[in-house]
Amino acid sequence: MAVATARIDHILLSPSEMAAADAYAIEHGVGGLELMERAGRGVARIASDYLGDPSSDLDDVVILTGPGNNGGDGYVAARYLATWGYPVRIMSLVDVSSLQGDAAAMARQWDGPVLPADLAVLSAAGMIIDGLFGAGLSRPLEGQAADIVQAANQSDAFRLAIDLPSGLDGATGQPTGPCFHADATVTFFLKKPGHLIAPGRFLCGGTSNIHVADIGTPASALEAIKPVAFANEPALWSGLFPHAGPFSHKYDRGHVLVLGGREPALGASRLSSLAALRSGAGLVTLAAPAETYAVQATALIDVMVRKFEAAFGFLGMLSDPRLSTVVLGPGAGVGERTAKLVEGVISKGRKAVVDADALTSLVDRLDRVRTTNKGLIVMTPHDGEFRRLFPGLPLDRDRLAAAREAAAQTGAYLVLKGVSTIVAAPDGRASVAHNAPAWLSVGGTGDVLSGIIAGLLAQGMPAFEAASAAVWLHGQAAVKAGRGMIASDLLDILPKVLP
Ligand SMILES: NC(=O)C1=CN([C@@H]2O[C@H](COP(=O)(O)OP(=O)(O)OC[C@H]3O[C@@H](n4cnc5c(N)ncnc54)[C@H](OP(=O)(O)O)[C@@H]3O)[C@@H](O)[C@H]2O)[C@H](O)CC1
Ligand SMILES: [K+]
Repeated sequence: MAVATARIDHILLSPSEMAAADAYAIEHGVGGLELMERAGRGVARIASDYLGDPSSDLDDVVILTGPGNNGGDGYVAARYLATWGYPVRIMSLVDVSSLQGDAAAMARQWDGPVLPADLAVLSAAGMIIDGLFGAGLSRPLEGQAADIVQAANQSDAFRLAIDLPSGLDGATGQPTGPCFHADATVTFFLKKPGHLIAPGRFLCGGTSNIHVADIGTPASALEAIKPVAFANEPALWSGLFPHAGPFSHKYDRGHVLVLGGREPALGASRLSSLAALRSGAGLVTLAAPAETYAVQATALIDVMVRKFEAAFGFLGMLSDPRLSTVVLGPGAGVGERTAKLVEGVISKGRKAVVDADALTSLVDRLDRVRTTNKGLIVMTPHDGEFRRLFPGLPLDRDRLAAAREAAAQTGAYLVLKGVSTIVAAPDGRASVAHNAPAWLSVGGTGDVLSGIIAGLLAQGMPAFEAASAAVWLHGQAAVKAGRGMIASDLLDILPKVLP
């Protein structure tokens, strides 16, 4: 990957990868003090944007500093803000004489007030800047650190976190215990997964309040780090998004087969079928169980409907090699019958999007998926389905690791749906979505997502990018639809958000 010249701002680095990037910068001539100087100046600049022009009636800016370099950044920010005319005080969790290295050097350059930890001061502050702990957090906050953070959270001050809110795990987005609740966060070079994975995103102040300051880390640091986590944004996948050329034929744009559901979920497979068409598939066929055929054929105009009686009838449709991509799940019924259909599809080397009932049918049968798969599988579980399928994986502690491990174990692409949907590839790559509004979680939206994924796969888009693009488009369509949206609204809006 030519990371030195490509766009990189969707790349996410874990705290340990960020430490490697710092070390690389220092080896390549950007000194540690210089990195810290730029980091602190970046924090001060963003703080001043939120504060507005300095004036005599501004309440104090209190900068909390801890034992490490996060505190060092706080001293630099204090120096800039004071120079620009803001009323600034440092409140240090530790004895300043215990600071080491760059942080000690920056503390020596600060000649303003340094207060010991005093909770009363916090309640009178206009802004509290959190430089207690950042990427070096190694355990939950307790004692005085926990008390300060809790007092800060209760104050009316604007809360700005340096790098990460203290107490937040930058790798997972999970608070480790008491955690600073930031209104905004300033991080450096690139974001971390914990900035985007909920609840981390909200503890950082929400996507639009997470700022990245350039501190001079060379992009070439990424060549050695080989990042594998990405914010799910168009920069990740737009280069591989399928666009119909002037001479393209409907068969060039892929043919999706959707397994039709049964009562009471007949509409689910219709939603998937129409979403596949809306995302650009050339043709979509809905395979309807015989007793549903008349209803489905009447309800659908743009989608072809074919009747089948038994499993072999459905699998027999795959003798047409153009049916490259199959959606299994919505309303299919849970049990061995559906598991056999999944197995049949993947043994024929098709691309399969496996959702809902089809996923639940694979509980305790995942071994069969691994052994029969000759094609490509995208599984789209929500938390309940994920827990049933992968009971041993650490979903609550680390969603990113859980999704990656599930993908590695099964060889499937995982779309772990939620507030920050994660797409994980068997090779370790993962994307984290951050654009879905709260109102997207309503019945039928998962069926639309499965259809978009299938539509993009059928057009030949590689699976990691196809699943990531589908998740982003789905979120973006919901943003455009607004509150009160229902799943079928997404179908009409989808064309307006396609790249
Ligand atoms: N490119 C960049 O991102 C840059 C980041 N910078 C800033 O540096 C910090 C990371 O600095 P670091 O010194 O590694 O770590 P911290 O400041 O977060 O804190 C480490 C110290 O805190 C102790 N610690 C950790 N957890 C706790 C806790 N729960 N309670 C008490 N003490 C804790 C830790 O002790 P150990 O026992 O674990 O060793 C350390 O003493 C990064 O976030 C940025 O803000 C640079 O300024 C420039 C480049
Ligand atoms: K912090």
